[in-house]
Amino acid sequence: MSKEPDRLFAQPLGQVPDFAFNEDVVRVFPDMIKRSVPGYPTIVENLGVLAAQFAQPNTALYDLGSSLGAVTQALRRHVRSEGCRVIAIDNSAAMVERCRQYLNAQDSMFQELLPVEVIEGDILALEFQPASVVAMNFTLQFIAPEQRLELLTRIRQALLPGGALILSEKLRFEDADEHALLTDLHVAFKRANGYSELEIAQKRSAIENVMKPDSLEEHRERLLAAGFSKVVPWFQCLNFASLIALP
Ligand SMILES: C[S@@+](CC[C@H](N)C(=O)[O-])C[C@H]1O[C@@H](n2cnc3c(N)ncnc32)[C@H](O)[C@@H]1O
Ligand SMILES: O=C(O)C(=O)C[C@]1(C(=O)O)C=C[C@@H](O)C=C1
Repeated sequence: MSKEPDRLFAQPLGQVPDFAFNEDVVRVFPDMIKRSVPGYPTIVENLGVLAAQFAQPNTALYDLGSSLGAVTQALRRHVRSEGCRVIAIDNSAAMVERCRQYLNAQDSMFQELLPVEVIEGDILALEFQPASVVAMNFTLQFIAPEQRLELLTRIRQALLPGGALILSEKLRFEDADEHALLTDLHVAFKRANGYSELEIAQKRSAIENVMKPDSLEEHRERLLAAGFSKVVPWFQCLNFASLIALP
């Protein structure tokens, strides 16, 4: 994995451009996401452990918005069911290119890993195959809010009985005091990870138009509306959470 530190927002940018998953972000992404998302390494590793409980033989396991394939690698480390294959998809060409390199490196280090296909494409246009596990790790928040229900409905229809959607997201909170407290604590987390006030402020402006977090209540209601029968939060650290949604 690239060890390049994230300094993308360290210098004053004047007009801060909207955040995009371009080559600059790809170069620093492992560092950026670890220093920005509290609990990220725990979520990724345990997502593999959870997925192993839901994976069923001869089915697809999806990693939607796979970036550099951290979740795909965890699925390949943990899932032991016969005949499963991982399908990783991302619409950033720069992410997909680097993801393929990382997965080739994983293949050269370990034997008997699940086969994987990395697709450069839009998850909104994906024809889903029958799946036992669908992972969406911090991806739904980048989908336009009005398209989220339809996407989740299509995922629900692709999920086999006994399978699961594992959905991780940044949360907003309906109670204003709770929202302010957890937002401040997230800023403290970033500061403790070496980000300056300028970096924190410029990143906030870069993402505010492109990333629209929902509350836990909105997620639960939308997942139930999409046809899921049960929604179980399994992890929360500050304003970042991960949910299991059962078909
Ligand atoms: C925060 S990153 C995901 C991190 C990654 N899942 C992980 O755990 O390391 C969000 C990713 O979703 C991708 N993405 C956003 N919208 C997408 C879409 N409509 N179709 C496919 N990928 C999308 C972005 O290119 C980006 O790589
Ligand atoms: O809230 C933030 O400041 C974030 O940086 C969050 C977040 C995310 O949740 O995906 C946003 C963009 C980057 O991909 C890494 C982290």
